[in-house]
Amino acid sequence: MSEHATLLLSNARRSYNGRVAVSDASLSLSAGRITALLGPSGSGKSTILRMIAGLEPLDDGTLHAGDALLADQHSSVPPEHRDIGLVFQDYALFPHLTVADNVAFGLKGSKKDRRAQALEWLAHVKLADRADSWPHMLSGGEQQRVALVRALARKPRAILLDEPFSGLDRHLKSEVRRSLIDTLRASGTAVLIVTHDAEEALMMADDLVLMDKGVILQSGSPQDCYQHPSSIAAARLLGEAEVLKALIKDGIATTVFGSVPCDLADGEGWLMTRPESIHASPACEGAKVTAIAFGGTFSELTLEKDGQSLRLRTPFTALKIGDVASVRFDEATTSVYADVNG
Ligand SMILES: Nc1ncnc2c1ncn2[C@@H]1O[C@H](COP(=O)(O)OP(=O)(O)OP(=O)(O)O)[C@@H](O)[C@H]1O
Repeated sequence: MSEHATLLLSNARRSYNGRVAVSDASLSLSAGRITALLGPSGSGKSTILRMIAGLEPLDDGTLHAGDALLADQHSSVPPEHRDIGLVFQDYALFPHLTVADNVAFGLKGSKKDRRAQALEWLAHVKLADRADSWPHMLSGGEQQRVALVRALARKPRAILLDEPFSGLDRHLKSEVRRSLIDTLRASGTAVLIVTHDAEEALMMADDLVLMDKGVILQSGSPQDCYQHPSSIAAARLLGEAEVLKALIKDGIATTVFGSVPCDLADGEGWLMTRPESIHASPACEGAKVTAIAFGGTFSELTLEKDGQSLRLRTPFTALKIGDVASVRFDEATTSVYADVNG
């Protein structure tokens, strides 16, 4: 946990009608850093965001902004006094106000000052020329940018974004994402982005928080979480995982396809690797290539041996269906676990 956290959520719990939605969750947000909270639908992401925003009470745990207590099970600072900006999935611009008035809404100063500030913020996201348009005249991506600068213009201590790109098509998504991330970074505020899209989380985050079934599974840098997931469940949240039964002896985990070093005690275990971390080359004995699918930038090969199968992805392969191949795992991106559910 960062000592310099702008916001610190500690051991938070929230239940609905006796069902736990979030259990013992801790996370910190720091100024100038983007934290992505990644988890499947129903894992409790929005509940955490709502607790931080003040839209949901804490049944247990605490939320601090620096030394100030914002919420615990007995007290709660109202959302409007938390100095936290919120951007929801549906942008929620005021339909009866122009783009500039949406951004100027709630800012301090004379009418002229507020308009000048709004225009400056709109220029950051290349929308100054749309200042006098109505929200319905903008595309989804443009509305998203207005919603973001409307929240940023108040200079909040933190900004929370719930699935900010979910309403955008694929092409628009990467463009809007890039400009939004640039704007967020330039603002220097603490940012929490909730998403169920692993690629999005990996690409945007300075700090990644992985969540499933109401529990935070792992927090760390995107690289660390991807390369060294704390469990097979954490690994699966971040992308495709190949999981093989292994026998561990003297620091080596051996599967039917190959082995890697590990630091677990002798016994049964599970090897987890990524399809792109598996390499196959022609050999006299080994696994048989049973299928090859063309995926554009890669080919996906299915290998079988002793009744077990393995999928790998490679940009190029000389192997054909029916060939025999030896298999090697990238050790840096392969992990071994004692428990498949751990
Ligand atoms: N107001 C509520 N009343 C009852 N149950 C709720 C309420 N809000 C959330 N839940 C339940 O709490 C759990 C976590 O929900 P939450 O919305 O936090 O998940 P999520 O990860 O944000 O999901 P999604 O990605 O689908 O938005 C779910 O089982 C959900 O049904």
